[in-house]
Amino acid sequence: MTTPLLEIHNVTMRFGGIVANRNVSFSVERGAVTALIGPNGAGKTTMFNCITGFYRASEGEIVLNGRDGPLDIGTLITKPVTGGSHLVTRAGIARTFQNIRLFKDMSVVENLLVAQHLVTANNLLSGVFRTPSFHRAEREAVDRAYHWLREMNLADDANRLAGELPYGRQRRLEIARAMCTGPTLICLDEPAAGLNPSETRELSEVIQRLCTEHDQSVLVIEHDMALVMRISQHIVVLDHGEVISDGTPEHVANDPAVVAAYLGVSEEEVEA
Ligand SMILES: Nc1ncnc2c1ncn2[C@@H]1O[C@H](COP(=O)(O)OP(=O)(O)OP(=O)(O)O)[C@@H](O)[C@H]1O
Repeated sequence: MTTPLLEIHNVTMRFGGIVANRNVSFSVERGAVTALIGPNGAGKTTMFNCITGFYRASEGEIVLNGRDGPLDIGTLITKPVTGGSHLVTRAGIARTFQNIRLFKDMSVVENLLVAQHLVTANNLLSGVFRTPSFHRAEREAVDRAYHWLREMNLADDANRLAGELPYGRQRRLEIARAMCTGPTLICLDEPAAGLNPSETRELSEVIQRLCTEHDQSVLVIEHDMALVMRISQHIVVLDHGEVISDGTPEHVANDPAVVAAYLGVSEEEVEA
């Protein structure tokens, strides 16, 4: 059996007296879509913020078994002087946000070029002297940008301002931007929020293609259950900060604990 890409071991996250995540453990497999679901306030975004290095978990461990071997996320973000969430991006975890965060006054393709500067190896001197390696890196960045624009059905929008795109396209642009950094794991925070049914259908097709055609590992938080059931191979359910179910979509959909959590009743009432 291969090691999971991401392992979350007994993670607890406290904000003062509030426990947003309690003893959470689950894994994210390679080349598959894992969904993190649960009612409002269940602790999904907090978990995402711990995984992507925005928060340091109060207890427990998050290990990325990526291209550089096992890496502890908590250790990366608290490294003296150089530590921070940018190291998590460099280690291979990219994310999108619940509220779209694009550079709205830049063109679509410029948004993708800016994102790549974080992960390209060029320094100030190679830029000033326009060395061959600088030109090569620039060419590769443009090629990569157009590649992901085509994959996200956005090629015709390359020179439009990002802020002028319809909402569904902005969502796909955010995914393209994250993919341009060459992530090992892409984390999508409520990608279907605010989309109409046809935009949601197109989104679900592009997420599925990330796995089937690019062997990309995806972790997604989403409230749209039809979308979650269609695109996921693995679902983890949180309620009141704790994992209450973990398995295939079929297992989770038939789990009385999950039905009870969504209906706001006890498990016994569901089974009765
Ligand atoms: N920065 C914070 N400070 C204090 N409490 C917080 C903070 N962030 C989250 N919480 C609390 O932690 C709990 C879990 O919140 P979280 O946003 O992770 O849930 P969620 O499952 O993502 O909810 P939603 O589906 O509504 O986005 C909530 O009770 C919330 O009020």
